[in-house]
Amino acid sequence: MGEKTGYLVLSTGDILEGKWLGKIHASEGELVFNTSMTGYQEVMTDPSYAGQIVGMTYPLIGNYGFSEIDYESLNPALAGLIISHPCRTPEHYQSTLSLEDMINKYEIPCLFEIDTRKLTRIIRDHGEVYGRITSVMQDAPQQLKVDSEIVKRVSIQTTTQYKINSETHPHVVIYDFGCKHSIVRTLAELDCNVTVVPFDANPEAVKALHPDAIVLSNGPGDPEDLRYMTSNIREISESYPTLGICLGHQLVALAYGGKTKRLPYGHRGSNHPVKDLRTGKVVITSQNHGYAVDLDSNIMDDFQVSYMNVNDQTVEGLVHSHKPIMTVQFHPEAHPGPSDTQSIFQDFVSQIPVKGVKQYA
Ligand SMILES: NC(=O)CC[C@H](N)C(=O)O
Repeated sequence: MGEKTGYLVLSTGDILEGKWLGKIHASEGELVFNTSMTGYQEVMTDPSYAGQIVGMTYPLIGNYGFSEIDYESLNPALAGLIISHPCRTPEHYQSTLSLEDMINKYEIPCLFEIDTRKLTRIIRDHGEVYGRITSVMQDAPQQLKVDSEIVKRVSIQTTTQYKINSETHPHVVIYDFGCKHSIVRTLAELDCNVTVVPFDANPEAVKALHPDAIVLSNGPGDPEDLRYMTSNIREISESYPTLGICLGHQLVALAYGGKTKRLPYGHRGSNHPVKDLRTGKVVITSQNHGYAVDLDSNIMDDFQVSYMNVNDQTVEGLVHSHKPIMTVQFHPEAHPGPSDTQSIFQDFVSQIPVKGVKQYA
């Protein structure tokens, strides 16, 4: 179709040639790959991918278009998208944009006709890879580490209320480290009042909102870069029932004296098997993370491991031994699925003591 040639220049020295989809926007970021066969809209709008160039291993992207209801945020924060074949003629009754419309609307740097198998092998072999999307083959990436301030870029600026039900419904305050909208939607569907606060909201400000429970959201970057937040997280999680999701899970571990480690090449996809160690049941989960809680760490005095990854035995969930704190590394809100673990939200909400109904001791 006469598209211009573009290059993905990698910190490994590899250069992959492709074509620009939509307008030309040079960009840099950490390279990651996602193995989901569906869910490209959710991936492209999940704030946890902020600053990352995402390679999709599934070869056809865009075939069911983009809908108004599947956004995970309204400001896609990923640094770029790398695909094999773009579908130009999406077919779905809810589709309002094609992939190219989406790329142009949100100015997402995107190359197609890239050898995504080769890219995936490079990431698997090297682990930490940075890259530049550019029209100039000689343009090497300058950014060679994860942005330590990335959460600040995606977190909400001011406290926002998403739903007001009657006072007998639980009020859940979400700390927004880069929260997927499906977390808000899932809690609202469970009839919760939901308030979202900035990632650095102090415990006094949160307590003044009179929450019944806290959710610590997913988000981008290295959890160690948010160590300065961990005293807030400790205080707030000791005061209210708390659910930590992905980055939120990692931050709870840090807040209670644990450590996190970088995974060899991350878990990003929607078919990751996880074992519930309490029941022995294996569930299939949606995942997007590059770090994990280190099992050797000393949080084990306070927490038990609730879920374990079946592929690499990494920690996938924690539960406090006597406080109502539970955390998961995977995404129970799923979107695009699978929904095997959505009951985690139901279980969390059903045990929240609501003001004037039950007392939390
Ligand atoms: N989805 C997330 O919350 C990701 C958490 C963290 N940024 C990681 O990559 O491990």
